[in-house]
Amino acid sequence: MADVLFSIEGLTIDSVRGGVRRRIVDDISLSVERGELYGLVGESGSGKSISMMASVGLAASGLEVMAGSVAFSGRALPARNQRGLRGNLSRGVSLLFQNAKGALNPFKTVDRQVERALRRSGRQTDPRAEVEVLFRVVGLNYRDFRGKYPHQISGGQAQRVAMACALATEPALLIADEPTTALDVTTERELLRFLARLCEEREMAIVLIAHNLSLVSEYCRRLSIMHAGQVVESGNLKTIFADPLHPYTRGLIAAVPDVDQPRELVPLIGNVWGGPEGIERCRFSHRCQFATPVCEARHPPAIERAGRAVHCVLYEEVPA
Ligand SMILES: Nc1ncnc2c1ncn2[C@@H]1O[C@H](COP(=O)(O)OP(=O)(O)OP(=O)(O)O)[C@@H](O)[C@H]1O
Repeated sequence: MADVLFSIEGLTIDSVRGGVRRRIVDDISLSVERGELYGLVGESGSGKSISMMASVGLAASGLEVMAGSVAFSGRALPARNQRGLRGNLSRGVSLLFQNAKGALNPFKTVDRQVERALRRSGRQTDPRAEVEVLFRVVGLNYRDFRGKYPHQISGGQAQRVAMACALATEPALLIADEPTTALDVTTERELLRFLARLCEEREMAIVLIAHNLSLVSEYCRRLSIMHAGQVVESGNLKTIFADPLHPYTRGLIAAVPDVDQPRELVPLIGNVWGGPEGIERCRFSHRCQFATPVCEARHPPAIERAGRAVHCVLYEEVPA
């Protein structure tokens, strides 16, 4: 049986701005197993970041969690209880964002920042000695970096320092939100390989948030695909790549270049948040060539099909 570490069930979030309410995350669910690298993929603005932030109790102002629950290490809490989630998850979960250079304190040396993260973690260790160990874990030579300020190191090195800070609490789950966006392709691959190795060696689960499907496909075993605040398909990556079911997944995969079998790429038309607002519907319907009036009336629940869950009326059983 799967050893589930973290799961989200029915998370629903509204944005409320100037008195206008908008549903921006619509009933999403996913579950992450201990020690796995899980991908959360979708075009920019599809709601990946706010979903993950709200699931750890960090919904930003202007956002209202309407429904759903989050379970971590067997303990479930309603997602509306953001303070409770923060309290429950802050010890077991770490976060890693893009542009670490901007996130690190420019006035403190990088070794001091890692040391501070260790002290804050409350673990009974010798922070000074442990800093050296953490630098080694993230592939940096402590002696080369001791006393350096963030502006004196490269973007890739800064991302590794941020990772050392994130690992200081020995988290069971790391949420990595587009951690390689600001990096060149070589450094990006290097870091992702490193994250994949961390999962294996430390039994740490990682949720890798990305808009680049081809990137995720190299490192994750399972993934969820989001479009306009809805999960459209989730499950085993190889199965999904070999036989994508949801029209959006098909579109995303058709837009990924394949060096072994070059073919014409088919761009997805329309934008994520187009189409009618304020009604319950499949939010891909305005971009979907298979859309029927049913798609404009509801978002189908997850349908188990060939080892994955897909939300699309195309796969609903035709009633007898
Ligand atoms: N604090 C907020 N208040 C209101 N709306 C917000 C807030 N934060 C984000 N949004 C809106 O929620 C939607 C989803 O944003 P989110 O940042 O989660 O997308 P994303 O999929 O992570 O995109 P990206 O890959 O560009 O980071 C966007 O339409 C965004 O404008």
